[in-house]
Amino acid sequence: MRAESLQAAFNNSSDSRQQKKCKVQNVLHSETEEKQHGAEDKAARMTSLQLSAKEDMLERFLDASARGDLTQVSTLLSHVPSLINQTGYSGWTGLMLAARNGHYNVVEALLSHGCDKFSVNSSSQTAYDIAKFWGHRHISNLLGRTTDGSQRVLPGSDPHQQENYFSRETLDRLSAKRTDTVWLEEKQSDPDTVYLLFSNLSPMVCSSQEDDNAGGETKLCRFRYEAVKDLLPKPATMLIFLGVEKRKTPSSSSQTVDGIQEPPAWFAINTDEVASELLKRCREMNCSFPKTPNRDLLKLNEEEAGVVAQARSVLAWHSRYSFCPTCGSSTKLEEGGYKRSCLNLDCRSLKGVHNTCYPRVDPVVIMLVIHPDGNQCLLGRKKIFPVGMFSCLAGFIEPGEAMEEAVRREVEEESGVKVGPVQYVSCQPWPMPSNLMIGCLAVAISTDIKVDENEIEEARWFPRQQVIDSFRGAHPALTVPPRQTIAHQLIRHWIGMNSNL
Ligand SMILES: NC(=O)C1=CN([C@@H]2O[C@H](COP(=O)(O)OP(=O)(O)OC[C@H]3O[C@@H](n4cnc5c(N)ncnc54)[C@H](OP(=O)(O)O)[C@@H]3O)[C@@H](O)[C@H]2O)C=CC1
Ligand SMILES: [Mg+2]
Ligand SMILES: [Mg+2]
Ligand SMILES: [Mg+2]
Ligand SMILES: [Zn+2]
Repeated sequence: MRAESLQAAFNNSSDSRQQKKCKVQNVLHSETEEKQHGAEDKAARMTSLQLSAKEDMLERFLDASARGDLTQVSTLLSHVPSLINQTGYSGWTGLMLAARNGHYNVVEALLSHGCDKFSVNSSSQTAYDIAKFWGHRHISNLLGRTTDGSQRVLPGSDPHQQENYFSRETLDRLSAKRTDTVWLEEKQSDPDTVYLLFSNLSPMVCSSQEDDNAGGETKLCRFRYEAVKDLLPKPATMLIFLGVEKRKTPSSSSQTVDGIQEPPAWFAINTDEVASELLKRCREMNCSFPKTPNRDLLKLNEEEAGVVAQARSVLAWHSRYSFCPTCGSSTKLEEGGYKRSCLNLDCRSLKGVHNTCYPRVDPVVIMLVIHPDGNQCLLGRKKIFPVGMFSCLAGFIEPGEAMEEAVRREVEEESGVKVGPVQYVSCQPWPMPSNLMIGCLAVAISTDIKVDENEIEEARWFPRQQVIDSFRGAHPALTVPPRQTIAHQLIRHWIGMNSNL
């Protein structure tokens, strides 16, 4: 019974569960055909689960949350408080299930017990996303409330701004330490320090599956000082201080400052040693230096992707700026790898404000252009895209250009469509090599398409339903870019499908 009502939180359409229909109807609100799509297979898997006593308790808690049974939720929590953030099928917490089914009082109670409202399910949705999608505004308002008063200071701000792949900051960059050469040197030889090895700007990773086309996750290979110390003095080695871990990890050998353990520091090394030799340093199986970063770096988890975005962009800058861009002299690495200073003491780059000494970031606007009727969006494809894939238009911001103007110019250049209002949504560091993708929604004020064939092979208006179908894999003629791209997230943002994707 309980498993059934839990399944019902995901799905409202199974004929095979007719006898449970009454309960299902109690749990769920009436829904559109569209929202009912495909979860019977999940249900089948669920009923085959063998629940241990512990799992049974969790099951009862999730079930009560999904049904809105506040009394049972409270009783179970008073016996086993740790249930509050535990997850069931597909990473759903009690809070998510209560939010899904519109049970305001349960959501309120879970929050008052200190529930983590920012945890995400396996589709990266928070309880807030789920409540918003299913139209429970009173619940999304409750979940969206901030306690730090930021909404009072910034009225209208979205407390749940989209976090894009490559943008998670796992490390504290500790930029003030970059000039502390004594501290940096101590950290280099600290046994807790973590080193990442890059060859040709690709990090060494180990993959969980032999066939790396099978979509398995890859992990960064982490090294200790002893394993890489021979590389450090070599002239071709590039060493970048990335920061220290944000969360302290207890270790016996960490150095201490006033008795407080310092968290491990992280460095990135790029070396010109032969890649096959470097791979021998790792004891893990299936290690490699990915050859196609655009594809392979998207297999890292969010934490590691954030570190790679930082490391790769800085390393790419060093590899492209060996000499001073102002006078052509040699340069030296400073500030933990965050500065290159010209060795020519007369060089202009050493006087006044100069941006040639610091790693560069190239801002790119990327925009989903919406048809004036609000129900179609403009997507384009480049020749190099896989067959059937369409994406948002994008382009580099030019010097002296505002973000909104860059959106209007690039859209008109590439598609011939004129754009009026532009709204910023979220951004994404894109370390190929060092772009900052600035994601916007834009409203078209003209609709005729004339593509710039140098950049775009085809651009088209796609109806909202067709885009929704393609997210579900139900539209063979259109595929959107993978979820790790901000292009994907912008399209998803527009169709409002924060749930059930
Ligand atoms: N994360 C995501 O979702 C997406 C990321 N992107 C990234 O955005 C970037 C830009 O997109 P794209 O449509 O190609 O951009 P544009 O529409 O501006 O077209 C690229 C053109 O810009 C030139 N160019 C290259 N670098 C710069 C620069 N720093 N400033 C000005 N012009 C430059 C290129 O010239 P030349 O031919 O001479 O090199 C090329 O002709 C790409 O690097 C792409 O990887 C794009 C779409 C999705
Ligand atoms: Mg362009
Ligand atoms: Mg472009
Ligand atoms: Mg351009
Ligand atoms: Zn110079």
